Amino acid sequence: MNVPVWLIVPAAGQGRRMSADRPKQYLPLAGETILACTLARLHAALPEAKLVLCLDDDDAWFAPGQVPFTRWQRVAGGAERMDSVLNALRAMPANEHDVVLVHDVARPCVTPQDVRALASAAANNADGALLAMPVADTMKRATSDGSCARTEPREGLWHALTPQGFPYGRLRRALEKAQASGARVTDEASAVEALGGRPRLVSGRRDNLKVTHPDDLALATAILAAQDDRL
Ligand SMILES: Nc1ccn([C@@H]2O[C@H](COP(=O)(O)OP(=O)(O)OP(=O)(O)O)[C@@H](O)[C@H]2O)c(=O)n1
Ligand SMILES: C[C@](O)(CO)[C@H](O)COP(=O)(O)O
Repeated sequence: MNVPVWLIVPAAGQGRRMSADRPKQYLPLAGETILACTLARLHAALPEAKLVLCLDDDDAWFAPGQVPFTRWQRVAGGAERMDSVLNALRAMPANEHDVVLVHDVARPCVTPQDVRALASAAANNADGALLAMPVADTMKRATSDGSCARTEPREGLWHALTPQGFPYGRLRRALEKAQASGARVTDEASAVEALGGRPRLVSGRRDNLKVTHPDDLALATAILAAQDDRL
C-alpha cells in the first residue's frame, strides 16, 4: 500500500453490558488484557501504521506498555463511539487521501489476514470498505410482546464488523455531518452511506466477535486458542 495508513481504536467505552469491575477492555484475556490482545492483532497486520487510541479521560487502567506501535497518540473519548472516533480524526495530522481504519478495542479476535484484506479494499475504494458477514439465520420481526410478527427475508443482509476503512477526508466529513445533525451512527459506514456513499462489503470471519456480554469472554478465549493453532 503506498498511501499512509492510520488506525483509530475507539477504547473509551464503559462496558456497561459486561457489568464488570472495570471497563471491559481491561479484563483479562489469554494472559493479557482485551486491549493488549486487540492491539497485538492490529500490529501483526500493519506494524508501520500510525495508531490513534481513544481513551476516557478518567481511565485509571490504561498502561502505555500495552501499546506495541512505535507511532501512536492518545485522544480523549467522547460521549458515544462516533464522538470518540471524530475526536481522533480531528486530532490526527492526516491528509485527505490517507487510509484510516477504525477497529473496536472490543474485537480482539480479528485476524491479521482480515485486517490486511480490509486495508487493501479501503485503499482501492473512494467510499471505503468494511468487514462484514452475511446473515446465516432465519430472521424474525418481533411484536412488542415478544412473539413473531413475521419472518424477514435475509437475502442481502450482512452483519457489520470492524475494521472499517475510508479515505481520511471522506470519513471526517461524513462523521462531522452526522454529529452536526444529531444523528447517532453506530458505525463509520452508516455515516458515509448517509452522504450517498456505498462502502464495499468485504467478507470477514465469523469469529471476529465483539466482546459485549459476560458470556463472550469464554467464547473469545476459545476463539483465540483455536486461531493460535492456525495463524
Ligand atoms: N463513548 C464511547 C463508547 C464506546 N467506545 C468504543 O466503541 C467500541 C464499541 O462499543 P461497545 O462494544 O458498545 O462498548 P462499550 O460502550 O464499552 O459497551 P457498553 O455499550 O456495553 O457500555 C468499543 O471498543 C468501545 O470502547 C468509545 O470509544 N467511546
Ligand atoms: C461498529 C460495530 O462494531 C459494528 O458492528 C458496532 O456497531 C459497535 O457496537 P455498538 O454495540 O453498536 O456500540
